[in-house]
Amino acid sequence: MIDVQQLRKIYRVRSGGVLRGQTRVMEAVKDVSFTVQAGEVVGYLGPNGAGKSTTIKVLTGLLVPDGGVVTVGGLVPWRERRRHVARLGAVFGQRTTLWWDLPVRDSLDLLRHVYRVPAGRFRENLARFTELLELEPFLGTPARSLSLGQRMRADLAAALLHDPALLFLDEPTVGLDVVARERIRAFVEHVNREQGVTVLLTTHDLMDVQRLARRVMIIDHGTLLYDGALAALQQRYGGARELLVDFETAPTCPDVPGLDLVHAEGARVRYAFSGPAAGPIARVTAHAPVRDLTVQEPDLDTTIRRIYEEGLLRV
Ligand SMILES: Nc1ncnc2c1ncn2[C@@H]1O[C@H](COP(=O)(O)OP(=O)(O)OP(=O)(O)O)[C@@H](O)[C@H]1O
Repeated sequence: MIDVQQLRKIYRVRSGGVLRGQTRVMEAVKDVSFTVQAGEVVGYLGPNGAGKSTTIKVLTGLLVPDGGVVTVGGLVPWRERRRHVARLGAVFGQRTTLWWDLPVRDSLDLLRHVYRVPAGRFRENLARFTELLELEPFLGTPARSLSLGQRMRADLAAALLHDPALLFLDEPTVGLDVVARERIRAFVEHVNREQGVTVLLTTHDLMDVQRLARRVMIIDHGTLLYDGALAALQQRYGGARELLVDFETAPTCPDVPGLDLVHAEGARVRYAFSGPAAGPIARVTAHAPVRDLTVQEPDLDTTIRRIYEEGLLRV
């Protein structure tokens, strides 16, 4: 579906101040290669300024790269832009594709004409999205009066009305409350599973990634640092799993053979371990009477932050 080989994009930036008039070359994407198969959901992660948007702009045909070979569904995005955009949908959390002053229903109808969606197909899709995204209460409301969550739902419908095979999502849940976020995630999961829509998801919200993507790509300073399974990333770069134990009474000796003691305070003790939890749990419960026990997984935020800060993948 997506094939990117040695993508390179530079920006020429005019300097101000003393260096006024001179141009500086900013290499936003250096030598990025990846492929995405049809039906995949891939999380594209990286800190601010890493090169994510630049990559997406090349993939959508908005920018022409300075090097490399890029095809999406067999088309070169910036050369065959018209055919290309007819096959893709894009949602940018920070801005809307809806007409600001038009009721949502009219915006969607205009997009039907732009994308030449047959009337029957449009009706079917609109009915389906209205139900899945609960659009009904605000179909008559202009985009400018929508809440952020409503606007995102309307934008998702707008992006998918023409049955694109590929969906670019850029920060689709930014600024939304937990319920709204969950609704968006469930919808994306649905269109991927039921319609096989391929999704490239750019986000700083790792819950989006955990929920939707099995594969992640991490970019920093224009270079791809990681491309692989999310689970493997966790296993390789995440911290240890932990066992949080509340003993009936504070143990005289909290050390348990085979477990790393992380912290002990009164009856509550935290141990680190790796591998399956069954063995460590058996050892802890044999050590002293236990009132409560939870296994805590290393969280993805910490793993990714360590990768950004320490550049773990570069070594
Ligand atoms: N139009 C432009 N002109 C000059 N430099 C740019 C331009 N657009 C982006 N850049 C620079 O290119 C680099 C990559 O930017 P890009 O927007 O691709 O990052 P990003 O990973 O999407 O970041 P964010 O998470 O903040 O959106 C940054 O250093 C940015 O300042």
